Amino acid sequence: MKPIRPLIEIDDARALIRQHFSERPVKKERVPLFEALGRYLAMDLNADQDMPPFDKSTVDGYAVNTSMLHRKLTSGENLSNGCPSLRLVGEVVMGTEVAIEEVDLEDSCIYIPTGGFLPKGFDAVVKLEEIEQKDGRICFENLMNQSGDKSMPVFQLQPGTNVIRKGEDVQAGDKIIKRGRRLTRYDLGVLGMLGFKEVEVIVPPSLSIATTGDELVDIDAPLSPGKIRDINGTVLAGIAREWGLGPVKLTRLEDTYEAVESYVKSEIDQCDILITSGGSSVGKKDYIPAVVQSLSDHGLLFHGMNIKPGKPIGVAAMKGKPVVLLPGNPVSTVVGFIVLVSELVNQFGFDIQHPFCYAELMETIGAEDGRTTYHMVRLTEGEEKMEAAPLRGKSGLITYIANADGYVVVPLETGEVKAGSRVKVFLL
Ligand SMILES: Nc1nc2c(c(=O)[nH]1)N[C@H]1C(S)=C(S)[C@@H](COP(=O)(O)OP(=O)(O)OC[C@H]3O[C@@H](n4cnc5c(N)ncnc54)[C@H](O)[C@@H]3O)O[C@H]1N2
Ligand code: MOO
Repeated sequence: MKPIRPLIEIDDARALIRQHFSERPVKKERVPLFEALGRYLAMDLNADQDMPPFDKSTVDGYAVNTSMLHRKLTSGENLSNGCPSLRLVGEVVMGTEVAIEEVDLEDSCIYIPTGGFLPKGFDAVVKLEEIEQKDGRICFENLMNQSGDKSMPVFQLQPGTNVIRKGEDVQAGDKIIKRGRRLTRYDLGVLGMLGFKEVEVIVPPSLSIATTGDELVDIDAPLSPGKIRDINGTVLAGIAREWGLGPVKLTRLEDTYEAVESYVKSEIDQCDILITSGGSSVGKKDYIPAVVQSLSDHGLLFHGMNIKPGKPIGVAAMKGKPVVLLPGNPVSTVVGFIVLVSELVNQFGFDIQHPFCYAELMETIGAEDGRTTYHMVRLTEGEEKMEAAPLRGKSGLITYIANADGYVVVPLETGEVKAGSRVKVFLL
């Protein structure tokens, strides 16, 4: 049996995926905004108007014109009632625009509640608790220097104080959310603000995942010698679900050429992406590569990646659809799914994000077997920074990844990452 060769580098594998599956035709659907959480937006969305659509107060208080008030506070004029004051000319009613006509801005202020429409000519709001009312006038003495030195006003009021400006949230024409973005609850707020009661989202690709191996039994089956429980389908379906993909159909296949062939032949018509887990290496009963090689459009685009774990990963196109061969070792299958299936799904217009943080590596780790290595780490909060402790484990041990918070990629070029380095930890 020949070894798996040549082993392709991760960037080349991703490039081949982009080349062969670029711009997959995607189905779109309109969903009510409240059902759009976690869905991927099907088009770029632009704001068609300024939001908020008017200047509004952020406090309960008195709307003023700052330059006029400033003049009062500094000039010492108009102290008939003993303090710098403005005439109260009216009240802003919530949800309406108050038309203030022919107001003498030099000597006017107006009561305004939080959220109220700031009338024309006024540019700031003084909080209720900072004023006093005397003889129908509003006194602003509290804005003065408490030492009593009238020549040195405290007066920190500026145009825009306690005001949200028209267009401060979004401006007409702004690109607010990009196509492919997974909508967060806060995005729903932005979309709601702009009047989108429904949004167009991408229909996620359906995944058929087959696990293979005569040693595999159902999760609820008793274990006889040599048997293990089939967990990979459940784990991969979990990642798919977290990413908002699916539906996912799980099947377990016998380790025979015929079983694999008949499954792949018929299943490719039932799904958008076909994924196998196990039987992808060079063993006597590893039939998947041979079956896919013979049934696919142009043979395997590659089989064998220079990454650890995940060496026997392969990708092919069948009837134009992607077929991904993942290894059987549980951690290898997960790493393959994360690094390659995300790239594939992005060709369907999704923008799958891989969240990360930075941390200090607590022990030196190497690129094992001369392959780019995905090393599982545990994160803890150090005194000044996050600390990443490398875990010991093997790709055949599910607890190696279950006990990890993330992984660090050890690149081939350097061959190792030294203890004390600042590393990027991709969160699991
Ligand atoms: N002579 C060589 N042997 C192997 C090589 C190699 O290059 N030369 N590569 C090794 C690497 S690296 C990996 S990874 C594995 C992957 O092999 P397969 O994809 O053929 O996977 P299997 O042999 O079917 O399974 C491997 C391992 O994982 C267990 N497994 C499989 N499926 C599941 C499942 N659904 N749930 C739980 N556990 C599963 C299976 O029982 C095996 O223990 O090949 C190396 N060999
Ligand atoms: O690549 Mo295998 O996935 O080393 O365990």
